[in-house]
Amino acid sequence: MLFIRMLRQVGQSPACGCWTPVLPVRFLGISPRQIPADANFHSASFSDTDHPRVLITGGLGQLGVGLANLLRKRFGKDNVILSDIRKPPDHVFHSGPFIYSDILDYKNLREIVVNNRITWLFHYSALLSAIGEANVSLARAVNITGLHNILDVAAEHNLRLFVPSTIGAFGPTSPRNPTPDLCIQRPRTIYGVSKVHAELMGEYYHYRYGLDFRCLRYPGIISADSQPGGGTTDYAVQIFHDATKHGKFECNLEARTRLPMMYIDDCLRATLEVMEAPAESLSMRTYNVSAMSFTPEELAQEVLKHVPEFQITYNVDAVRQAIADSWPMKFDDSNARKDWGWKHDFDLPELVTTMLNFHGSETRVAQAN
Ligand SMILES: NC(=O)c1ccc[n+]([C@@H]2O[C@H](COP(=O)([O-])OP(=O)(O)OC[C@H]3O[C@@H](n4cnc5c(N)ncnc54)[C@H](O)[C@@H]3O)[C@@H](O)[C@H]2O)c1
Ligand SMILES: C[C@@H](O)[C@H](N)C(=O)O
Repeated sequence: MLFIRMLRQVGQSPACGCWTPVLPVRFLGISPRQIPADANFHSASFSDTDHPRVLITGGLGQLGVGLANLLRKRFGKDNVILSDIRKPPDHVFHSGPFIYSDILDYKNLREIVVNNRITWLFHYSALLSAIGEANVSLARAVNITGLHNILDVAAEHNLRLFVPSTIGAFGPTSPRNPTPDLCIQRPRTIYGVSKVHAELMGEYYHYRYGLDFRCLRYPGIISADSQPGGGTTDYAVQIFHDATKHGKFECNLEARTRLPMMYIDDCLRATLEVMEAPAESLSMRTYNVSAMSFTPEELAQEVLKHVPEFQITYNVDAVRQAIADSWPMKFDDSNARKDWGWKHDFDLPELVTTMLNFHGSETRVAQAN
């Protein structure tokens, strides 16, 4: 698609039907190292002493606002633009630059990248696993067609690109305990299929066009101040709301369903660390990252230590259970640890204490008002 788009842009004369050979050399299969020093790209140049100019797509979901906060602390508020197709809440709108961006609209994406001199792109827009199964054609459009637009705009403007993948990129025929970086990947959800596609396309653009593509496979992410957007691991977020508000929780996965999980602070730090890692330290472009692995039963036991009256019951959702049963139980992230020094901070006890403290204080504030 990129190639076709470039050809359209650079001009086939409708009158003579002939091609004008003015494609940037990058797109003609020449290694980036062969590009002349005075090559005139239309992307802004970015040196190590500058701060990157960052765009986050799909930024109003569970992870984007937290990522924007982290990156703004590091690179300055005005250098990080959050975008989505939804209207931002007041506190997000007033916390830094926000812009409308639909990843299915290539021209809109390009305009944003050019007008804001973007150099780094974090591509968070997606439909997650459970909601993707409920709307396959939309998931296919957003997760696959949208990704193509992102890859094209990133390659065209020489951006460093981060695309998250997931434990959901593996399937029932993958080794599940532990799941290594390189093994068979035959997921059975549209979400998983689109994420394997993203991994492969990103790596292809890296080797073919020199795109600086970086990708982490996240476990289920647990956050206190943002809601998950329709995934299979959502129970591990909802349990804390319900434990502090009602003292009980109805879980939609079976008690013994083991999945890899991570606290949001670890996830966002891993994301920044892999983006800042020197290219020579990356032996791969797609890495598993992991922190802990637990079942609903084990999570409930840990909650019980803090909320003695807490009760968990089970009302299994067949779609989510089938998805969870096909996913890794434990992630092998030894390559991330070896190559760029990945190390998680939060294990299950710290996670539970942090989440309950957050929700406990929220509940106390609500009761006092
Ligand atoms: N949250 C997790 O547990 C988890 C785990 C693994 C990977 N990931 C990946 O991390 C990324 C962020 O996850 P999240 O949990 O914040 O997702 P989310 O579902 O909460 O948010 C996704 C956002 O994408 C936006 N979006 C949908 N269609 C769009 C379009 N056409 N153009 C622009 N934006 C659009 C939505 O409005 C939404 O705000 C996703 O790519 C997801 O696959 C998340
Ligand atoms: C695991 C992850 O990709 C997401 N939380 C989901 O369950 O779909």
